Amino acid sequence: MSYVEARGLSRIYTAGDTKIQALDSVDFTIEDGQLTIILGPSGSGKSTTLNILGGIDSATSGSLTVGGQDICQLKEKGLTDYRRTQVGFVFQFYNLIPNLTALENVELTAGLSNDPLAPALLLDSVGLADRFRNFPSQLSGGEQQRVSIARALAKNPRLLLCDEPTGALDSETGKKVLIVLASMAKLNHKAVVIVTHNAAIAPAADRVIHVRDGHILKIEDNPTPVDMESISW
Ligand SMILES: Nc1ncnc2c1ncn2[C@@H]1O[C@H](COP(=O)(O)OP(=O)(O)OP(=O)(O)O)[C@@H](O)[C@H]1O
Repeated sequence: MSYVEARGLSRIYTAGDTKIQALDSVDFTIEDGQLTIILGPSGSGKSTTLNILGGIDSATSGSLTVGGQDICQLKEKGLTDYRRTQVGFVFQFYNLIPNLTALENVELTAGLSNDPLAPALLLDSVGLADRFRNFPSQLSGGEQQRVSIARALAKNPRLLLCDEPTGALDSETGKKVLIVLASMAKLNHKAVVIVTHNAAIAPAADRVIHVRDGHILKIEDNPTPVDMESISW
């Protein structure tokens, strides 16, 4: 069984008399220890998929099992526990707390878990061993994003969900962030999911889910992903 299994997943938004079918009965799976990219143009349903995976939005119909548990059946408390213990989020604009240092930002999340990863080791593993005591304003965009990855991983989630994590970064800086994310899948055996409209990074993923207008166009498995170093955009 795959770590994540979505079956017939749909999301309809209602705005007045208008119904918007953001996701139309999609089926996909996501594996532990892999980098999965959900790729599609603006409005294709990428963020909707990520938000449902993260338990911050609910499907209108269908099922979504994560680690064997159907999260579509969870009530509010179950969803809160799910978000707190099983999911880490990385956003386009880092969302670090400005008056806490890099280390304190990561420690804050570690404090939410019964089984946290060591904040200092995580900052070390994203290449920021010498920046523990810096505040976000003293770090570059790429460095802040690496702090936000360490922060997302501190509570030791199995699923790491990243919404356009390189959207605010130049190609070289973005690449460093992607290298960290790909290594977290492999070394820490996380299921890392990136949603993006940037097709250039797709060859470095283990699986690419192509979405458009709420549908899945195709799912590609890539047994030999290219080295992230060789990619540019
Ligand atoms: N809360 C909402 N209410 C109404 N419509 C919504 C809502 N959220 C998303 N939609 C619509 O659902 C569709 C899919 O949106 P979604 O944000 O998932 O796309 P996306 O692929 O992430 O786009 P982008 O790359 O621009 O972020 C769009 O037509 C969008 O306008």
